[in-house]
Order: sequence, then structure tokens, then C-alpha cells
Amino acid sequence: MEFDRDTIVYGSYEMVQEIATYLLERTGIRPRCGIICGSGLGCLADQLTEVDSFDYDTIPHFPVSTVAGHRGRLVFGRLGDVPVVCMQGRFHYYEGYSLAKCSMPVRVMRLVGCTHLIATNAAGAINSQYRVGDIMLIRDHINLMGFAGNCPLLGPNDDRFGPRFLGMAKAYEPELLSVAKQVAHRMPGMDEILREGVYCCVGGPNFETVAEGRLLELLGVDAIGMSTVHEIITARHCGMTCFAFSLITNMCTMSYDEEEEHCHETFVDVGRQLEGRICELVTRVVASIGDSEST
Ligand SMILES: O=P(O)(O)O[C@@H]1C[C@H](O)[C@@H](CO)O1
Ligand code: HPA
Repeated sequence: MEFDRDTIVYGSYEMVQEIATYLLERTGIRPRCGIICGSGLGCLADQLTEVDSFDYDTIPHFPVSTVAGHRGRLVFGRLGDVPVVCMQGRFHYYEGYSLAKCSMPVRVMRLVGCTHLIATNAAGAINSQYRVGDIMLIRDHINLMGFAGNCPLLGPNDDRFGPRFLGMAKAYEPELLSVAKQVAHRMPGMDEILREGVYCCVGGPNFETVAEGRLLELLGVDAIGMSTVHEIITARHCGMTCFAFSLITNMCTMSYDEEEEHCHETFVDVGRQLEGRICELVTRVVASIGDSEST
């Protein structure tokens, strides 16, 4: 595979429109909500009915997935009664894609009709109160890569997607967060594992040093991962309403005395163990989006 790290800007409006048209000509589903499945969370796409799926390597201009636990296909279908499209596998910066290319599929979701985005991910806990298997609803994020000048919106702005300058104070829609909490509260055993916190994205693929973990704790980060932030920025830029959560797959190593036990395959297994609850949570949140749009 050729890396395109130099191509900061990826995906003209015309190109994204071409992809959207390609897809809409091949499916009758008109999705309202886009869902991004994190590492080990591809089970979400398996819940859909009336499915039309497209392997990434068959879609014009689409990147391909290179990470285990990311199947690499776009799945259109219904989750309950609501038409949705799922990315069963996302793109990460460490795979060699620019942030613009990583999050280009979010713009495709918008142009096929999605008004909402639900992003999920596997993340390591910085917050020492958290436990492996917890689900952290994302209240806010810290765009660490953005501090260093890297952003999916770098380069010329196309106003057809959204504005040049973008407010991010309510990136994660408070109303949806509140719905998710109410929904989770009604699910058996969820109160014990449900958290709400701040997510931070690093470039990866290496995990954090102890000093980096401690710094992030000082910054107010609760969980850390390698995705989501650029997808949410891109989604907010094109006016989508966003909700996201992290599955806590490991505790970050915060002391030199601890044994570092990070292993991607184990993270994917944690996803499998929690898949029933995660699918139910997402299905119920999506149903609430369907209800709110039909009233
Ligand atoms: O796609 P997500 O953010 O769920 O993937 C996480 C972060 C890294 O890609 C990988 C580390 O194991 O899982
Ligand atoms: N650090 C960064 N990304 C991650 C981690 C982590 O500990 N766990 C899962 N994704």
C-alpha cells in the first residue's frame, strides 16, 4: 500500500458526491443515522436488517481497512425501524491515511442523507476509577493532534460541506447524551458500568508512556484512543448531530511498577464480551433519534 500522509486534503465535494451517488444507486435504504463501529464493535452492523453491504475496495475513492477487528465494509440497513448506514471498520491516522481521508466517509454519510452520527471506539482508561468493560459516554474531547496543527479540515474550505471556522463547544449533543443515559439506566446492570467523560485521540500506533499517561490525567482526560475526534469534527462541520462512546478495553499504564498488558486482540475480545449490551444501547439511542425525527 502506498501511504498518502502528504495528501492532507482529501475528498472534493464532487468526489464525495460521486461516492454517495454510487451507493444510492445500489441501495434503496435512505439512512438517517451513520454509525462507526470501533475495534471489536463490528457486531453493531450485524444487527441490521434489509442489508445492502459494500466492501470498501469496491467503492470508488474509498480507503481500505488494514487493522484486525475492522472488517472493511459499509453496511446499509435498518436498525429496528430506523434506516442507518454502518462503517464496519474505520480508518486510523497510523494506517498512513491523512485525517481528512480517515474521516471522508463521514461526509459520504452526510451526502447519502444522514443527519446524525454515532461513533464508537475501544479506549484505554486514564481515569483510575474506571474498569475494563466500562462504557464511557463521551461528553467532550481533547483534540491533541489539533494542538499540534493536524486537523481533518486543513486546507481550502468548501462551504458546501460547512463553514471555515467551526464552534465545538457542544460537539456531543447534550440531548442525545441525556437520552443515552436514560436508556442505559433502564438496562439491567448498566448503571454499574456506565461512565461519562472526556476522550482524547492520539496518533498511535504505539501506546502511551507512563509520563504521557500522567500528563493526560492532569489535562482532564478520562480515556484515550486513536480515532473518533477527527470524525466528530468532520461531522460537526457538515452539520451532523453527534453521539459517541468508548468501550474501556484496558487501563493505561500509569506507574513504572505496573506490568504493561496492552494487546489489540484482547481489546477486540472485550468488545465481543460486551457486544449484547452495546448493541442494545445503540439500538435504543437510534430508536430515539427515529422517534424525534418523526414527530
Ligand atoms: O477504531 P478504534 O478507535 O476502536 O481502535 C482502537 C484504537 C486503535 O486503533 C486500536 C488499539 O488497539 O483500537
Ligand atoms: N491508548 C491508546 N489507544 C487505545 C488504548 C490505549 O491505551 N486502548 C485502546 N485504544
